[in-house]
Amino acid sequence: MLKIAIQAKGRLNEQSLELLSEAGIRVAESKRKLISRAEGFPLEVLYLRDDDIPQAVSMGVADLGIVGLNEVAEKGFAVEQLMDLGFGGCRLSLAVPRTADYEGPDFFRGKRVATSYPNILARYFAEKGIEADIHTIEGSVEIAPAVGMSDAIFDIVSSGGTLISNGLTEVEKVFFSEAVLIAAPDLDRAKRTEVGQLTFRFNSILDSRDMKYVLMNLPQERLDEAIRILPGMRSPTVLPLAQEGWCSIHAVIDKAQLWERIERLKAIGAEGILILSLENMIR
Ligand SMILES: Nc1ncnc2c1ncn2[C@@H]1O[C@H](COP(=O)(O)OP(=O)(O)OP(=O)(O)O)[C@@H](O)[C@H]1O
Ligand SMILES: O=P(O)(O)OC[C@H]1O[C@H](OP(=O)(O)OP(=O)(O)O)[C@H](O)[C@@H]1O
Ligand SMILES: [Mg+2]
Repeated sequence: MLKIAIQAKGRLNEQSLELLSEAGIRVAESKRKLISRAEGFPLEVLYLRDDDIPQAVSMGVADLGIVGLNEVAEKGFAVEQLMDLGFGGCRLSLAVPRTADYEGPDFFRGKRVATSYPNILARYFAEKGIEADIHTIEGSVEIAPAVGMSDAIFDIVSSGGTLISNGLTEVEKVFFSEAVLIAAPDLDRAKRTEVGQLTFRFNSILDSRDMKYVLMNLPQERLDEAIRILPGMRSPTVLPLAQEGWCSIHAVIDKAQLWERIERLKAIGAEGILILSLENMIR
């Protein structure tokens, strides 16, 4: 049976469970149990600290893991990166006190920088040829400059709210991250097949998140124009309406193009337009 490691609690826990649930996999929400058997797929779920997931997967303690790419890059264990999961988006950035005179990365020469990501930061400084003093701390990195522990920090930024409330300014965006699915390097054939079934489900969920299902009524004589506007998976579905001279068109549209297409369709006489969310999409 496959084993997947997910974060026990914290930022990625809820969305990891939600992804499993959308893939038809039910797991008992663990409060104290660190391992639980799923229903709907032959899978066991291990609940770990996110820092420990890359190592657990690299050792084969878990076959799969859901974890931030930042942790994968920081820990450097050999794992296979299977797919991006579309949540947990953040970046690792250098930030300095608002009052500091910052003109570029040379600022960091000889400075003390506090971080929980010393390896990623060391690689960045090495690339730039900068020698700085990296102080590793486990958490609450943003208060380090205010308490005199460091001159700057390197930490996770998303909205930037935490930096602002600690009097810091983001000056270099170094590493972009989101939650990823990782796999142990040497899975056997049977496990690879199961992993393929799981990633197939995940991909269809992620694909459907970017798409909307649209249906509308249209005068029959404008049909050719509408087909040119609508993409569809192959081409739009067209059904006759009971009322002579009218038809109903159904299509799947990328969210990014949705409103522009709707406006063009309205302009050629589309009415009764319905826009629905897709649950899954199998290409
Ligand atoms: N503000 C944020 N916005 C989006 N994603 C974030 C944010 N903060 C963290 N993440 C992502 O979520 C992951 C887990 O963050 P969290 O703060 O829960 O970690 P943690 O405190 O180290 O948890 P653990 O107890 O499991 O060690 C991070 O490694 C990062 O990939
Ligand atoms: O740019 P922002 O949107 O403010 O997010 C960044 C903050 O989010 C994370 O901490 P989290 O809130 O998960 O708490 P933690 O310190 O307990 O990990 C991260 O460690 C930053 O401190
Ligand atoms: Mg952690």
